[in-house]
Amino acid sequence: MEWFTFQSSANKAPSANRELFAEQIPVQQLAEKFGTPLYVYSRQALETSYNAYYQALADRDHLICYAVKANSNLAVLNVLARLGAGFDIVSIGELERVLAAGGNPEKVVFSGVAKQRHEIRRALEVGVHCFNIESEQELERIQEEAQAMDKIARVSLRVNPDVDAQTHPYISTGLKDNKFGIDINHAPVVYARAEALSHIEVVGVDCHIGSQLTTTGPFLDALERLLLLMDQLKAQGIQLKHLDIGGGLGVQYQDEVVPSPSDYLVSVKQRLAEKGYGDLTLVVEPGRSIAAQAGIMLTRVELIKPTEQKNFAIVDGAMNDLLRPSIYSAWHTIVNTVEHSDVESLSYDVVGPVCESGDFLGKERALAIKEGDLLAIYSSGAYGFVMSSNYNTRCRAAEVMVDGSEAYVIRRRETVEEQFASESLLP
Ligand SMILES: Cc1ncc(COP(=O)(O)O)c(C=O)c1O
Ligand SMILES: N[C@@H](CCCC[NH3+])C(=O)O
Repeated sequence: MEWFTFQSSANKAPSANRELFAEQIPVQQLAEKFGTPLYVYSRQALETSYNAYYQALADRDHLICYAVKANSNLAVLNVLARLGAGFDIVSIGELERVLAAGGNPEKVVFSGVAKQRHEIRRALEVGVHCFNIESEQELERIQEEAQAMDKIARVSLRVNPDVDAQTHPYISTGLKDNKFGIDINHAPVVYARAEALSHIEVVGVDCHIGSQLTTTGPFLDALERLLLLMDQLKAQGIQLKHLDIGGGLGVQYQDEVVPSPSDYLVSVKQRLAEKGYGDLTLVVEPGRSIAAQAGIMLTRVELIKPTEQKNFAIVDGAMNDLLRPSIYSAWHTIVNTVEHSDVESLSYDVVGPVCESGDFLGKERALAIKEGDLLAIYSSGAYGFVMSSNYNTRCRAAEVMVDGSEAYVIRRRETVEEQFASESLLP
């Protein structure tokens, strides 16, 4: 967490040693100014993680399509668009976000298992790079819409290679019993059909086996299966322009040792060169590995509640703000943003005020805290705010982007009135 560091504070309280900074700003200042719970992102962190992909791919034809779902705030998309990023989208809402943030539609790949007709039409209208097709039914639907609009739809088939991504079952997508993609064994037939359709242009092959992968093994296994398919397609006379290997590279939430984009992509590039596919455009769709470490969530300790069994630290952020611990039992490191020298470290379950026993941000965490302290939940830049909800009529958090010594509100805190605005009473 290079961009979130403990430093000595200029106005430190007598009992406090160091405090957490986001780039050059003490996070306490941000919490005081913008309230909590608060998402804080570092622009430099975002740029650095994007550039790690760019550096790894700069020596060949490539397209980095940031997976919008990971963090779709317009300012985040804009920072990446300015660096030249493309985008991986799964809905027309995400496409409109990309356009509003200044992204180039020609660098957009449209994924998703059931694109609706109106979504297909809009994507054709703005001219996306390609559709990642996930079934024969979807292929026929896209042909119909393209024909009606007198456009050619560029397509890439997302194949399901039946590879175990060795990640949480909810975020594993490349096994035969997952809903994603076209069975790789059946793909040649679907390619032949696509080639025969009047308003379809086959441009690539695509695969995304899951998220939060911490080793390259499953990626490389999937690649081998893709290479066999590509050889077969070549023999069928089908020329592909690109290979899209999806996203999925993990990040360090706790003590995982994860490969860097370059560790991973060096092996992919080498294997492609060996097999004579060095000239194909290599497309990647990273989400988490770009955004996760660029964000933290700040939350304040409301009450400390000791019970016979354990101590609860009840904070003002909850499962509606950061869902990952509740649904995946995901670990996010939690720190006190001020280091106290006069507070005993105890084990706490850090829980929110939502009426669910599954409402927790961390369990059995050693923390030296007191009421009113500000905690930081690390690695919250991806799949954090985007998965938040209004459960318990809680207002969604604000989001702030720090750039050096400046902080910008990139989403103001929601109000209860805004929540009511789209509802109405019966006459
Ligand atoms: C098709 C597709 N591409 C890319 C991603 C981004 O994955 P990650 O955030 O793990 O890089 C996802 C999400 O898992 C996805 O479903
Ligand atoms: N929401 C998941 C990732 C899903 C990836 C989308 N295919 C997470 O928080 O880890």
